[in-house]
Amino acid sequence: APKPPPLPTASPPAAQSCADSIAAALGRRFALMPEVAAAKRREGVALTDPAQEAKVLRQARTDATRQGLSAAAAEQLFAVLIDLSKAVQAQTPDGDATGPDLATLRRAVAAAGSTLLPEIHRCVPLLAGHPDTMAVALRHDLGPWLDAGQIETLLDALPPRAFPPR
Ligand SMILES: C=C(O[C@@H]1C=C(C(=O)O)C=C[C@H]1O)C(=O)O
Repeated sequence: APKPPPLPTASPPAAQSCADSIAAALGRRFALMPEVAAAKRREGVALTDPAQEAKVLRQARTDATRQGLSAAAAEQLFAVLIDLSKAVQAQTPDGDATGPDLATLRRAVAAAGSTLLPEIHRCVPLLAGHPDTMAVALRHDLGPWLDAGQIETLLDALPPRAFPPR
C-alpha cells in the first residue's frame, strides 16, 4: 500500500497572517502598559484594580458570546492578559512625568483588546493543525514585553491550543 503523505509542516500563508495579526493586536495592548504604569504613578492609583479587571473579563465574555466564541476561553485569555499586563507594569521603571491619563489609556487598552476576539474567530479554522505558527508569531512580536515562559502561558490561552474549532 502507498505510504500516506507526510503531515504538513510549513505554515500556509493564511495561517501565518492570522497569527501575525493576533500577535500584533496583543503587542498593541502590551505596548500601552508602560504608559499605564506611568499614569498610575502620577495619579496615585494601585497596580491592581479588581473592579477594572472584572469589567475587562465581563466585556470579554459578552463579546465572545456575541461572536459565537467560547465565553470561558475568552475569559481565560483575558485573565492571562491581565496577569501579564500587570507583570509588564511592575517592570516599568519610574518615569514619564507627562503622558495620557489613565482613563484615556484604558480606552486605548479596550480598543486594542476588542480587535482580538474577532481576529481569533476568523483564525480558529486556519490555525487548526498548525501548532507552531502562533508560537513563532508571538516570539517575533512580544519579545519586548514577555519572556519565554510568559509567551508559553499566553500560547496556552490562544488557538490552536484554546478556542477549539466548533
Ligand atoms: C491595565 C491595567 O492594569 C491592570 C490590568 C488590567 C488589564 O490588563 O486589563 C486591568 C486592571 C488592572 O488590574 C489597568 O488598571 O487598566
